[in-house]
Amino acid sequence: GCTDKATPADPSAGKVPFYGPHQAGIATPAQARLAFATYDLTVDGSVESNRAALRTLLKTWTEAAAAMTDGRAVPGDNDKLSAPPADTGEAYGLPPANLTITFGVGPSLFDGRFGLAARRPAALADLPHLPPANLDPARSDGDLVIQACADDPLVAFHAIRNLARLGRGTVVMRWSQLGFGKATSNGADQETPRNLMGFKDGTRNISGDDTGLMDQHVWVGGETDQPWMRGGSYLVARRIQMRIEGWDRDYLADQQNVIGRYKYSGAPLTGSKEHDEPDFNARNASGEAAIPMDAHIRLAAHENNDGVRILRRGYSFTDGIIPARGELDAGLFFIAYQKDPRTQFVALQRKLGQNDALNEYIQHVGSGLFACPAGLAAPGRYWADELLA
Ligand SMILES: C=CC1=C(C)c2cc3[nH]c(cc4nc(cc5[nH]c(cc1n2)c(C)c5CCC(=O)O)C(CCC(=O)O)=C4C)c(C)c3C=C
Ligand SMILES: [Fe+2]
Repeated sequence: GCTDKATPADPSAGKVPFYGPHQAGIATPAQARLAFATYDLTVDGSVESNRAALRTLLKTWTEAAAAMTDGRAVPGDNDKLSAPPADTGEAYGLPPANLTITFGVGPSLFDGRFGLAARRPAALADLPHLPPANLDPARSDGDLVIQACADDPLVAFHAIRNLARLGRGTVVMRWSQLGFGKATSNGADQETPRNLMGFKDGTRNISGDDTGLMDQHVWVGGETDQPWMRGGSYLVARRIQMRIEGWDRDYLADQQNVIGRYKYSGAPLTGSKEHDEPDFNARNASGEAAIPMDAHIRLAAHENNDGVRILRRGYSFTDGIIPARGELDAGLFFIAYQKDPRTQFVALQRKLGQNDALNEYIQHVGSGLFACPAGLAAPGRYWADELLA
């Protein structure tokens, strides 16, 4: 019989359009799961042949990404008995689960191999050393990046795996990261999720549907020295391990002072509700700053950074244990989008690296910077076609 209650929409049935002015997966409300991978080109011919191979690869990748985000199989021979199927098959029959596949290029693509040096944006400068980081080259950098997000982990993984497979002979996967439990909300409609420290994360993030803030802080505009980046954005990824065991032994009051917010409500230490504005001038009864001077939110807030803001879109991760310490290898796979990483992520992280109370409990162990071009208007256009034109 009928029920009088509306059935909530199945999130896995959702589809996010692949074509549009901006790439999907940036302003898109964060899906539940992440599969992130970087790839290195293996071609070693002449500049012309390398460039042709890259162009062919990106044409194939774009067609595959358009199909997968639409819930279709990777195009090609899927029924021929005498050939391996074009699609690996594990997502066959599954709905697209809001899959987005976001593409970018790393600074290393602009070395001599493809003749692209003159097309490198100034904003795509290698990230400087930002102490106290301890970066593992095996979890850093890459010529190309794919951020696949979906509400089903199999659908997200299927995307990065199939792109690697399609590129065999031209690219190899350099490193990858799976993420779960979206650690940072970026949509006004979303309930703020919690990171592995148990705190709500994303309360004062830029909301993807706030077009004013997106244009001001996230989408590259006419200021760029490279027209192919207009409408795009720069992705910074940091694999940040949490010293979970130490954190879990820390008193609640100290945990709250480290962040500058109450753990359960998410309210700032100067308020009572999650979305109350923090008051960085307020003092407590003993005359000390109510939000401590080294609290994470004080150091990161735009009010204290000349208005600088970023769009955060990170995920929690856990990858077994760190053998040397027997502790969990878990934390935040931090992803941020911005107009210019030099004045946004780098400026913020320099300051956090010096004073953030959180530093006692975290360590940056992987890193990547990528230029994600604008969205593709319609079929027939390919990733980085303007860059390679
Ligand atoms: C360089 C940028 C940032 C890094 C790296 C970073 C790491 C990091 N953050 C948390 C937890 C929280 N961060 C929160 C707010 C917040 N963080 C940044 C930037 C970086 N964080 C900004 C710009 C802000 C917003 C500050 C503000 O305007 O108030 C919060 C509070 C809730 C929120 O607003 O999102 C938490 C909690 C962890 C655990 C972490 C590294 C592992
Ligand atoms: Fe933060």
